[in-house]
Amino acid sequence: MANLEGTAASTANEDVLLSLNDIRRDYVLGETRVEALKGVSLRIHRGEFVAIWGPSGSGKSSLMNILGLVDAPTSGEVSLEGTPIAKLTDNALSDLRSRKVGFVFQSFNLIPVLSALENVMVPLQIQGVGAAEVRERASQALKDVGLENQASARPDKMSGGQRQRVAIARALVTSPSIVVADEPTANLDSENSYMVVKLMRELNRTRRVTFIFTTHDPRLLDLVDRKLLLKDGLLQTDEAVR
Ligand SMILES: Nc1ncnc2c1ncn2[C@@H]1O[C@H](COP(=O)(O)OP(=O)(O)OP(=O)(O)O)[C@@H](O)[C@H]1O
Repeated sequence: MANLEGTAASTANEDVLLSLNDIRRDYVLGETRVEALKGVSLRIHRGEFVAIWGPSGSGKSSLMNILGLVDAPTSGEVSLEGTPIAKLTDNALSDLRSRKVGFVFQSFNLIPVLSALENVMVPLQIQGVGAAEVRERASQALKDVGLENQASARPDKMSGGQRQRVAIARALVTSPSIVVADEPTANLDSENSYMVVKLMRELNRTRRVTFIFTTHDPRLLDLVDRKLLLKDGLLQTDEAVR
Protein backbone atom coordinates (compact mmCIF):
# COMPACT_ATOMS: atom_id res chain seq x y z
CA MET A 1 0.00 0.00 0.00
CA ALA A 2 2.88 2.33 -0.75
CA ASN A 3 1.23 4.53 -3.32
CA LEU A 4 -1.71 6.40 -1.90
CA GLU A 5 -1.34 9.67 -3.72
CA GLY A 6 -4.58 11.43 -4.50
CA THR A 7 -6.70 9.59 -1.96
CA ALA A 8 -7.02 12.62 0.28
CA ALA A 9 -6.51 15.50 -2.10
CA SER A 10 -7.68 15.55 -5.66
CA THR A 11 -6.43 19.01 -6.50
CA ALA A 12 -5.33 19.79 -10.06
CA ASN A 13 -1.76 18.98 -11.07
CA GLU A 14 -0.65 22.61 -11.21
CA ASP A 15 -1.31 22.86 -7.47
CA VAL A 16 1.22 20.14 -6.71
CA LEU A 17 4.02 21.69 -4.70
CA LEU A 18 6.09 18.65 -3.82
CA SER A 19 5.98 15.33 -5.55
CA LEU A 20 7.66 12.15 -4.29
CA ASN A 21 7.72 9.08 -6.48
CA ASP A 22 8.66 5.65 -5.08
CA ILE A 23 11.10 7.03 -2.50
CA ARG A 24 13.43 4.60 -0.80
CA ARG A 25 16.01 5.54 1.81
CA ASP A 26 18.51 3.00 3.06
CA TYR A 27 21.16 3.62 5.69
CA VAL A 28 24.21 1.38 5.56
CA LEU A 29 25.97 0.73 8.86
CA GLY A 30 28.87 -1.63 8.30
CA GLU A 31 27.33 -4.91 7.17
CA THR A 32 23.80 -3.83 8.08
CA ARG A 33 21.36 -2.05 5.78
CA VAL A 34 18.38 -0.30 7.37
CA GLU A 35 15.50 0.30 4.97
CA ALA A 36 13.97 3.42 6.54
CA LEU A 37 11.67 4.24 3.58
CA LYS A 38 10.52 1.40 1.37
CA GLY A 39 8.79 3.09 -1.56
CA VAL A 40 6.80 6.20 -0.61
CA SER A 41 4.83 8.10 -3.26
CA LEU A 42 3.13 11.30 -2.24
CA ARG A 43 1.97 14.66 -3.54
CA ILE A 44 1.73 17.74 -1.34
CA HIS A 45 -0.50 20.47 -2.75
CA ARG A 46 -0.10 24.20 -2.34
CA GLY A 47 -1.85 25.47 0.78
CA GLU A 48 -2.23 22.11 2.51
CA PHE A 49 -1.76 21.59 6.26
CA VAL A 50 -0.48 18.04 6.62
CA ALA A 51 0.61 15.85 9.54
CA ILE A 52 2.73 12.73 9.27
CA TRP A 53 2.28 10.46 12.25
CA GLY A 54 3.37 7.00 13.18
CA PRO A 55 5.41 5.02 15.69
CA SER A 56 9.02 5.68 16.57
CA GLY A 57 11.33 4.35 13.88
CA SER A 58 8.64 4.35 11.18
CA GLY A 59 10.70 6.71 8.98
CA LYS A 60 9.11 10.10 9.73
CA SER A 61 12.38 12.03 10.11
CA SER A 62 13.85 10.30 7.08
CA LEU A 63 10.83 11.37 5.05
CA MET A 64 10.92 14.94 6.40
CA ASN A 65 14.59 15.29 5.48
CA ILE A 66 13.72 14.31 1.93
CA LEU A 67 10.66 16.60 1.82
CA GLY A 68 12.83 19.48 3.09
CA LEU A 69 15.48 18.75 0.41
CA VAL A 70 18.17 18.22 3.03
CA ASP A 71 18.68 14.56 2.20
CA ALA A 72 18.58 12.69 -1.09
CA PRO A 73 16.71 9.39 -1.43
CA THR A 74 18.58 6.18 -2.19
CA SER A 75 16.21 5.84 -5.15
CA GLY A 76 13.06 7.52 -6.41
CA GLU A 77 12.28 11.02 -7.61
CA VAL A 78 11.58 14.26 -5.77
CA SER A 79 10.25 17.39 -7.53
CA LEU A 80 9.55 20.80 -6.07
CA GLU A 81 7.20 22.98 -8.09
CA GLY A 82 7.87 20.72 -11.08
CA THR A 83 11.68 20.91 -10.82
CA PRO A 84 13.29 17.46 -10.44
CA ILE A 85 15.74 17.84 -7.57
CA ALA A 86 18.20 15.18 -8.73
CA LYS A 87 19.15 17.29 -11.77
CA LEU A 88 20.26 20.30 -9.72
CA THR A 89 23.86 21.14 -8.85
CA ASP A 90 24.64 21.43 -5.12
CA ASN A 91 24.60 25.23 -5.35
CA ALA A 92 21.29 25.33 -7.21
CA LEU A 93 19.78 22.93 -4.68
CA SER A 94 20.88 24.97 -1.66
CA ASP A 95 19.62 28.14 -3.32
CA LEU A 96 16.24 26.50 -4.01
CA ARG A 97 16.05 25.17 -0.45
CA SER A 98 16.85 28.53 1.13
CA ARG A 99 14.23 30.33 -0.97
CA LYS A 100 11.43 27.76 -0.88
CA VAL A 101 11.69 25.78 2.36
CA GLY A 102 11.41 26.92 5.98
CA PHE A 103 12.34 24.62 8.85
CA VAL A 104 11.08 24.24 12.40
CA PHE A 105 12.93 21.85 14.71
CA GLN A 106 12.05 19.87 17.80
CA SER A 107 14.70 21.67 19.88
CA PHE A 108 13.97 25.15 18.41
CA ASN A 109 17.62 25.67 17.27
CA LEU A 110 17.65 29.36 18.16
CA ILE A 111 20.98 31.15 18.55
CA PRO A 112 21.24 31.80 22.32
CA VAL A 113 23.29 35.01 22.16
CA LEU A 114 20.85 36.71 19.78
CA SER A 115 17.53 38.34 20.67
CA ALA A 116 14.24 36.99 19.30
CA LEU A 117 14.23 39.63 16.56
CA GLU A 118 17.87 38.99 15.66
CA ASN A 119 17.18 35.25 15.38
CA VAL A 120 14.36 35.94 12.94
CA MET A 121 16.61 38.29 10.93
CA VAL A 122 19.28 35.62 10.29
CA PRO A 123 17.80 33.85 7.20
CA LEU A 124 17.27 37.19 5.44
CA GLN A 125 20.81 38.32 6.27
CA ILE A 126 22.11 35.07 4.79
CA GLN A 127 20.13 35.83 1.63
CA GLY A 128 21.81 39.26 1.42
CA VAL A 129 18.62 41.30 1.92
CA GLY A 130 19.29 44.98 2.82
CA ALA A 131 19.39 45.93 6.52
CA ALA A 132 16.23 48.07 6.62
CA GLU A 133 14.15 45.44 4.83
CA VAL A 134 15.56 42.69 7.07
CA ARG A 135 14.41 44.55 10.18
CA GLU A 136 11.00 45.35 8.77
CA ARG A 137 10.25 41.82 7.56
CA ALA A 138 11.58 40.19 10.75
CA SER A 139 9.47 42.56 12.90
CA GLN A 140 6.39 41.67 10.86
CA ALA A 141 7.09 37.93 11.20
CA LEU A 142 7.47 38.28 14.99
CA LYS A 143 4.19 40.20 15.06
CA ASP A 144 2.52 37.44 13.03
CA VAL A 145 3.38 34.95 15.80
CA GLY A 146 2.23 37.37 18.53
CA LEU A 147 5.68 38.13 19.94
CA GLU A 148 6.25 41.75 18.96
CA ASN A 149 6.64 42.59 22.66
CA GLN A 150 9.46 40.06 23.07
CA ALA A 151 11.66 41.33 20.22
CA SER A 152 14.65 42.07 22.42
CA ALA A 153 14.34 39.01 24.69
CA ARG A 154 16.97 36.29 24.51
CA PRO A 155 15.73 32.70 24.00
CA ASP A 156 16.76 31.63 27.54
CA LYS A 157 14.33 34.18 28.96
CA MET A 158 11.42 32.74 26.99
CA SER A 159 9.14 29.75 27.55
CA GLY A 160 9.33 26.71 25.26
CA GLY A 161 6.15 27.77 23.51
CA GLN A 162 7.51 31.27 22.92
CA ARG A 163 10.81 29.87 21.61
CA GLN A 164 8.98 27.71 19.13
CA ARG A 165 6.94 30.73 18.02
CA VAL A 166 10.21 32.60 17.36
CA ALA A 167 11.41 29.58 15.36
CA ILE A 168 8.17 29.64 13.35
CA ALA A 169 8.68 33.36 12.62
CA ARG A 170 12.22 32.56 11.49
CA ALA A 171 10.91 29.81 9.19
CA LEU A 172 8.34 32.16 7.65
CA VAL A 173 10.41 35.31 7.28
CA THR A 174 11.79 34.32 3.87
CA SER A 175 8.23 33.68 2.58
CA PRO A 176 8.87 30.01 1.76
CA SER A 177 6.47 27.86 -0.23
CA ILE A 178 6.54 25.15 2.43
CA VAL A 179 7.45 24.86 6.10
CA VAL A 180 8.75 21.47 7.20
CA ALA A 181 8.49 20.88 10.96
CA ASP A 182 9.89 17.64 12.39
CA GLU A 183 8.26 16.99 15.80
CA PRO A 184 7.80 20.73 16.56
CA THR A 185 5.93 19.95 19.77
CA ALA A 186 8.13 17.17 21.17
CA ASN A 187 9.63 19.47 23.81
CA LEU A 188 6.39 21.24 24.75
CA ASP A 189 3.63 20.46 27.25
CA SER A 190 0.20 19.62 25.87
CA GLU A 191 -1.17 23.16 26.16
CA ASN A 192 1.79 24.71 24.33
CA SER A 193 1.78 21.90 21.77
CA TYR A 194 -1.80 22.64 20.87
CA MET A 195 -1.09 26.38 20.75
CA VAL A 196 1.90 25.94 18.44
CA VAL A 197 0.00 23.72 15.99
CA LYS A 198 -2.98 26.11 16.11
CA LEU A 199 -0.64 29.00 15.31
CA MET A 200 0.85 27.11 12.36
CA ARG A 201 -2.72 26.43 11.22
CA GLU A 202 -3.61 30.14 11.35
CA LEU A 203 -0.44 31.08 9.46
CA ASN A 204 -1.23 28.40 6.89
CA ARG A 205 -4.55 30.16 6.28
CA THR A 206 -3.47 33.80 6.51
CA ARG A 207 -0.11 33.54 4.73
CA ARG A 208 -1.10 30.71 2.38
CA VAL A 209 2.01 28.74 3.39
CA THR A 210 1.97 24.96 3.10
CA PHE A 211 2.90 23.21 6.33
CA ILE A 212 3.93 19.64 6.92
CA PHE A 213 4.78 18.41 10.41
CA THR A 214 5.38 15.15 12.22
CA THR A 215 3.93 14.21 15.55
CA HIS A 216 3.42 11.34 17.97
CA ASP A 217 0.44 13.09 19.53
CA PRO A 218 -2.93 12.01 18.08
CA ARG A 219 -4.74 14.99 19.69
CA LEU A 220 -2.92 17.37 17.35
CA LEU A 221 -4.30 15.56 14.31
CA ASP A 222 -7.70 17.22 14.80
CA LEU A 223 -6.22 20.46 13.54
CA VAL A 224 -4.97 19.22 10.16
CA ASP A 225 -6.46 18.91 6.65
CA ARG A 226 -4.75 15.68 5.91
CA LYS A 227 -2.96 13.03 7.93
CA LEU A 228 -0.55 10.45 6.64
CA LEU A 229 0.19 7.38 8.73
CA LEU A 230 3.70 6.03 8.22
CA LYS A 231 4.55 2.51 9.45
CA ASP A 232 7.69 0.49 8.77
CA GLY A 233 8.79 2.87 6.02
CA LEU A 234 5.50 2.78 4.11
CA LEU A 235 2.48 5.06 3.96
CA GLN A 236 -0.38 3.06 5.46
CA THR A 237 -3.18 5.60 5.21
CA ASP A 238 -3.68 9.05 3.70
CA GLU A 239 -6.82 10.66 5.10
CA ALA A 240 -8.53 13.97 4.51
CA VAL A 241 -9.64 15.19 7.94
CA ARG A 242 -12.25 17.66 6.79
N1 LIG B 1 21.53 8.27 10.06
C1 LIG B 1 21.05 7.05 10.24
N2 LIG B 1 21.87 5.97 10.20
C2 LIG B 1 21.38 4.73 10.37
N3 LIG B 1 20.09 4.44 10.60
C3 LIG B 1 19.24 5.46 10.67
C4 LIG B 1 19.68 6.81 10.50
N4 LIG B 1 18.58 7.63 10.60
C5 LIG B 1 17.54 6.82 10.84
N5 LIG B 1 17.91 5.52 10.88
C6 LIG B 1 17.05 4.33 11.08
O1 LIG B 1 16.00 4.43 10.13
C7 LIG B 1 14.76 4.03 10.71
C8 LIG B 1 13.77 5.19 10.61
O2 LIG B 1 14.25 6.25 11.43
P1 LIG B 1 13.55 7.68 11.48
O3 LIG B 1 14.34 8.53 12.42
O4 LIG B 1 13.35 8.18 10.10
O5 LIG B 1 12.12 7.33 12.12
P2 LIG B 1 11.12 8.23 12.98
O6 LIG B 1 9.76 7.73 12.66
O7 LIG B 1 11.42 9.66 12.73
O8 LIG B 1 11.51 7.86 14.45
P3 LIG B 1 11.33 8.78 15.78
O9 LIG B 1 9.85 9.05 15.90
O10 LIG B 1 11.84 7.88 16.87
O11 LIG B 1 12.16 10.00 15.57
C9 LIG B 1 15.07 3.61 12.14
O12 LIG B 1 15.27 2.22 12.14
C10 LIG B 1 16.37 4.35 12.44
O13 LIG B 1 17.14 3.65 13.41
